[in-house]
Amino acid sequence: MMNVFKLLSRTAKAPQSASAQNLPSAGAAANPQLFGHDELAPVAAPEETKKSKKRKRGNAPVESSSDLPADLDFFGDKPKADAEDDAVTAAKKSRVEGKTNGMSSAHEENAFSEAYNEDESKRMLRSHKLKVTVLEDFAPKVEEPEKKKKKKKKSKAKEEEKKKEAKKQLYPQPLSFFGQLRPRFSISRRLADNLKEQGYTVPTEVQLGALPLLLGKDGVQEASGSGAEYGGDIDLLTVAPTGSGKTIAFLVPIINALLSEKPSDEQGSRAVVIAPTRELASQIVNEARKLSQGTGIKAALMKKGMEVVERPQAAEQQNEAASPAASDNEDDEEDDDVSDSDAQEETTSKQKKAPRRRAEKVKAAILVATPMALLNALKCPDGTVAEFPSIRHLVLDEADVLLDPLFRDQTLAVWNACTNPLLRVGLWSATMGSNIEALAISTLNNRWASLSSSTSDSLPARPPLIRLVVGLKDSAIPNISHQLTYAATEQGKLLGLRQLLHPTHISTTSSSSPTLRPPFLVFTQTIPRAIALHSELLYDIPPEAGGSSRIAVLHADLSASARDMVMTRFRRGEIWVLITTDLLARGVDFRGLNGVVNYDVPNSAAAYVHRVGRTGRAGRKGGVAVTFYTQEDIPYVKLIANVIRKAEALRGEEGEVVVKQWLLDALPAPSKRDKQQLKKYGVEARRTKRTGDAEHDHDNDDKKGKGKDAREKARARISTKSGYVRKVENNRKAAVEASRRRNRDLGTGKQHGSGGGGGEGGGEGSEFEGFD
Ligand SMILES: Nc1ncnc2c1ncn2[C@@H]1O[C@H](COP(=O)(O)OP(=O)(O)OP(=O)(O)O)[C@@H](O)[C@H]1O
Repeated sequence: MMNVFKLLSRTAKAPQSASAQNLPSAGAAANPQLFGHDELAPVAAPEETKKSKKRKRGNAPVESSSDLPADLDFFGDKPKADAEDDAVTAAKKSRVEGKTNGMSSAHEENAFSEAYNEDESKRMLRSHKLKVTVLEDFAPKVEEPEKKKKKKKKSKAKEEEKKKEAKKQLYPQPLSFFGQLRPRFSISRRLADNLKEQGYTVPTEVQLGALPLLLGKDGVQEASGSGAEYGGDIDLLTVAPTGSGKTIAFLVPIINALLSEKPSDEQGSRAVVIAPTRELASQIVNEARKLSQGTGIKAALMKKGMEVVERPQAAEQQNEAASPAASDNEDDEEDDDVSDSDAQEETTSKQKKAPRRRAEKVKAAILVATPMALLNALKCPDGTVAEFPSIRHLVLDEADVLLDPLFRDQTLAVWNACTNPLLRVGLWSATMGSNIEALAISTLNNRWASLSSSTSDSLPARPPLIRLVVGLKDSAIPNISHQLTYAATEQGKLLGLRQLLHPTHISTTSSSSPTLRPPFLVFTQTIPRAIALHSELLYDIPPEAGGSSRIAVLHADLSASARDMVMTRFRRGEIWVLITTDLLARGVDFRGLNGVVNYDVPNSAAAYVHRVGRTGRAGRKGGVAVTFYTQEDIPYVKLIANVIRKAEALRGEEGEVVVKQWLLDALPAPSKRDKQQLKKYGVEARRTKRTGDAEHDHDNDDKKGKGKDAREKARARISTKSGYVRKVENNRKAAVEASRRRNRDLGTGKQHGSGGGGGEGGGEGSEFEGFD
């Protein structure tokens, strides 16, 4: 077995392999940017850019005279400058370091408001791998004269070519520091301060491109084709890597716009962010609260019983819990924590008995919801969907999954309910099929047609749909190590996972593989398999290291409060190994996550990109992504190998290329049908009756149901032993663990809390010596 592992296991190492000092959990992120490090200083100021023009790709960086760490030494290659330049540069440098005291305001202004010329903008955008295209300009076209039209009847191929050419490229002036936001776009001081307080100085690629596009007309002079002609009045479709800071990129412009609008008291929510899972929605609410602190803008998580529009009374009666207590949490500045949800559930159950009162309409300006939760709140008793005209900003986070068949109807229903003619839409994800682009365009067109037919007033000008792509579309991040491990059988996978849990074994058997250190996530294809794997591994962690409390399972069949509890404990570092389904594959940000294990192969290339993207956030290096595959998975492995290959290409010459051409050639190419089946139902051998649990273990009420038959159980089973033997063993281990814990507590005089295990080196960044 070991030889097979060694022979068929492939590791694609990130430039710097994992070490205790270089782990995603080992402290602050270095540079949050993924690209452009070696070509241009990431935040090179205009005059520096000019001087570095002749520098070629891959040239050795110029020696730095600064005592800043290399990642922050953006001005290290500064040639001798005159006194004025020095002052400006010092201002910029001080800003990067967060020191502005004593700096003259004129210098500060200079440092942040200089314009890049067109060439400089293009170079910077290229080096950071940004591409901005006008996908559809809906402005009315000027009719060409009849004669010319006839002449232009050309071959189909030429027309296609013309179409492509017609897609105009834009070169927005990049944002080099967050400090430029105020001088260039006059954003609210408080918003700028909130960004600074959270330690954000250098924008990531997506922020560097999207913020100037969305924040509108620049204070500095813009070159033609910079997008400034649209004045920020655009719909935007963004494809940018996992963990690249898309949340800030869409929240900052929304908060700023909300602050500049004058709402009436009655207006209610003015921005909606839709996300596929409750976990992601609640994370976005927390981000929005941090960014809008002190601005008067509130953000709320959509919960059962909340009212978002005025609906007929009968509709409210249908609502399960129309409780004022549950109606609005806009004053609650705390995290959406467990106690909050528990309290709410308690209120809800009491409320069922008490006569229902009319729930108050949500007043929070930003509402974050899963599509089903919001649609339920918009549904009327006659089955129609109420209009939500107060919404001016709609964001679909993880847009491709929200517009995938599972969520499509709900998402489109919410989108169409937003009838404000000034609605601006943002679609964001790390992966986006061209079908999603087409669907976005047709939805925008249909919506406009229906708005035109329902009003006699002239509608405002239609904004263009712009597409921003960072890096290679649908690619995994290049800053982590990818491992593709052949485990032959289901039992081989269990053995492989146990080896990962016991790092000492790994260092002797396969020294070339970077070690996977907790905390990490383990993904399975279905909920029953996640539960089965959890019960199998429950006692693998010895009591001295925290025992069974260090390992947990999270899936959509758990109650909301149980899910919140697991999330909180994982974020606190109390849980080290979290077994889950694709419920946590998208959007969820665990800053210090060291790795991801695909215990079951993901259902698509996109699912791989998102799962492994839970580690290596904000440019952090040292993350490890291990994917086990068995004989049954061979037809699909090429999908994943291709994604890893792309990530290697993105990385450039650095690091080892392990998915070699011969491996790609040897792997069979899955047919279109194979891919569709895989995406819908997962690998056959591991399917359960509840179709598509893996890709679709999201918050979609349509799929709930808990029937299991014996065959399903057998498919879910993850063990080398029978259920009975395992139960007996587990009982024995639990008793031993409890007794050891009692003895230890007696010895130290400590009382053991019900949560268990916290604090024993489980915090982010603490040393973990392996479960052995
Ligand atoms: N400019 C920045 N500098 C440093 N850290 C940043 C910056 N912008 C965002 N981050 C951090 O990066 C992490 C990832 O951000 P975010 O969750 O928005 O990523 P994302 O692009 O939405 O990823 P996904 O596609 O997985 O949803 C967060 O912890 C965030 O605080």
